[in-house]
Amino acid sequence: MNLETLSAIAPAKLNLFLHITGRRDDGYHELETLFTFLNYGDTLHFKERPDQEIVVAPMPGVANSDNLIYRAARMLQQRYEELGYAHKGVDISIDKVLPMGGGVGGGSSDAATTLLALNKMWQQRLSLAQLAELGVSLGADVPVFIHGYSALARGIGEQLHTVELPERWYLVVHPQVHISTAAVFTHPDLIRDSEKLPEQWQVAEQRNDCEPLVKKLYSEVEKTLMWLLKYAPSRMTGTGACCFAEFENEQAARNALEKLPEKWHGFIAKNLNKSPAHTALGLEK
Ligand SMILES: C[C@@](CO)(OP(=O)(O)O)[C@H](O)COP(=O)(O)OP(=O)(O)OC[C@H]1O[C@@H](n2ccc(N)nc2=O)[C@H](O)[C@@H]1O
Ligand SMILES: Nc1ncnc2c1ncn2[C@@H]1O[C@H](COP(=O)(O)OP(=O)(O)O)[C@@H](O)[C@H]1O
Repeated sequence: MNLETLSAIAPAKLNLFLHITGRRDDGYHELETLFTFLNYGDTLHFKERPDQEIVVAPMPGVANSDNLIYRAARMLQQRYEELGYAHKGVDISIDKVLPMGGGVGGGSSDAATTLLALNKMWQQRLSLAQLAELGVSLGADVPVFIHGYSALARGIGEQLHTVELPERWYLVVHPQVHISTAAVFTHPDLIRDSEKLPEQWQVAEQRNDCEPLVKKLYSEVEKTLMWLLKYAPSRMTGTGACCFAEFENEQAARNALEKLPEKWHGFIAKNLNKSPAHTALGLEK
């Protein structure tokens, strides 16, 4: 029996800006944020099993039942069962490179690539919109990874407006602190009353509303942002801790990376408007 296998990237994302404009009754915040993907991320490997089991390789620090890869696979399998569609079991392993809780969407991206890959392995019975609707309960960031194109996002991050961004190179630095997204969003000092963007949002002032609070709580993040400023304008992505600086070309980004203090982890990457997960899985826009 030839068991199907496939591999796909779970790319990092950057929030090129992140404005928080309000808070819903359920506690989630209304955002206006600009997402783009990077050509750098985890790699997930999927191998069909002859039985109906979902088996995910152990991930240090994350219980299997909490692993967003396992949760995504089980969620899709249950939906296929509800709809009476055939599906198989799968062994999933992962080459993890994205820092956890880093603001680059590692867990959400893993979940999204799992949904996209298994939907493809199981004869693509669900649409991208249906996968996004499933995925949002795993994380507010999952829909943009399912959408698979740079986007201006509103709502909690699920109302997506596709945008075309220029190609840039980024130095992304992780100052080795783990920041809980929930802890930032539930903090009393978080800015959560920013004005909504104007129609011409491209020329409006852009920032990350989580930065002032996170810089105050984590001095390493403030030091990272200050260090990056020596080379290019710097900003934090998501709720942090990762920060990034934008460069016109790879050499400029590489020059800065070579000077990065040993205590911090960094990588350079190019932004991609089309998610490399969609490219790897042959999903046409
Ligand atoms: C902040 C953003 C920006 O892209 O990214 P990260 O910094 O996590 O990468 C996302 O909105 C995060 O999405 P995600 O990481 O999936 O967060 P979730 O697991 O959905 O939510 C974790 C917790 O953050 C809070 N939360 C999240 C999103 C949102 N729009 N409002 C919120 O208040 C809620 O308290 C929620 O319980
Ligand atoms: N496959 C996974 N990869 C990364 N984190 C995961 C995974 N499954 C569950 N998690 C949990 O989700 C949390 C947030 O994940 P992540 O999306 O990487 O944060 P962020 O969106 O801030 O980058 C992690 O701290 C981890 O405890």
